[in-house]
Amino acid sequence: MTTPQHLEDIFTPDEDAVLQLRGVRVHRGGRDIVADVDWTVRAGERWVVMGPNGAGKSTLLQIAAARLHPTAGDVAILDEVLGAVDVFELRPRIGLSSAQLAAQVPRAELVQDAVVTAAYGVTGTWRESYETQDRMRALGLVSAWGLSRLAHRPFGSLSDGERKRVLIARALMTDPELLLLDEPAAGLDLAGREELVRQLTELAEDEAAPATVLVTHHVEEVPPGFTHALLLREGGVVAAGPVAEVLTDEHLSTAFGLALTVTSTDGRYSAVGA
Ligand SMILES: Nc1ncnc2c1ncn2[C@@H]1O[C@H](COP(=O)(O)OP(=O)(O)OP(=O)(O)O)[C@@H](O)[C@H]1O
Repeated sequence: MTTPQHLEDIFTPDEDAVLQLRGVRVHRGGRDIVADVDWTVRAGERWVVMGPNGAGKSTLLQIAAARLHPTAGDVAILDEVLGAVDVFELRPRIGLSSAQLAAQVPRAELVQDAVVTAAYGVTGTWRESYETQDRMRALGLVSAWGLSRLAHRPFGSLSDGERKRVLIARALMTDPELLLLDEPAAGLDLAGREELVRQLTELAEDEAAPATVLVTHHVEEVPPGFTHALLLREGGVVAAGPVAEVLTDEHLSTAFGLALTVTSTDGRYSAVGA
């Protein structure tokens, strides 16, 4: 029996895939800013996405967050195929932290409210009434991310590092099945970065934590316990797979267009010009 054409065309993701992209292309400003990307994130995996400025990392994350539809190709997120799902039902299942989102949080919003509003998929409290259970979960996350003493401070009064932690707590508010963190360590000082790497390492080691994708520019920010890496350059994939196989001199040099020497000690990476 032959399968009707319209059924053959339906994208069926792998059974254990949390996120799957097949032949994904994004065309903007007369060029492909993401070009023919195949990528699968499976349950339990922790991925870092790296590449130089303009490589397409944030664009890819926007697709993974069901906030951008590609020009071509197939995308499955949490068993739902983009284009055949109500994204407003899908988005609460995905935790997202990004600079774009930070810019949407009102400066006067209290830290505990900036976290709890994720339960309604909004960035500022208005007339919603939050259940005690939501309030308790928000306070638990605020505490887990070392923010208890800041719970009643306006979001706009926080340091960069504190804001980044609020956004991660917020991203976890809906108990997401997929967690996407776009450059959470950008702009942090050395102590702030190390504290964040420590907390992300704990998250990576927590078996109950969702599949996670972390976008970063620096190998120094890769938390031990992250299992896989995707390297991008000019919208295309340079390498993808287990961290130790991807974060090599050869692949990083190709991705960044510069001869680099990579070292790793106790799961922490560093890279310098060769
Ligand atoms: N609407 C658009 N029109 C034209 N070009 C765009 C548009 N949106 C993004 N781009 C370009 O696509 C490329 C990829 O952007 P993207 O933000 O995904 O890169 P990135 O890897 O996250 O970069 P960075 O590390 O600097 O944050 C960039 O060159 C950007 O200028």
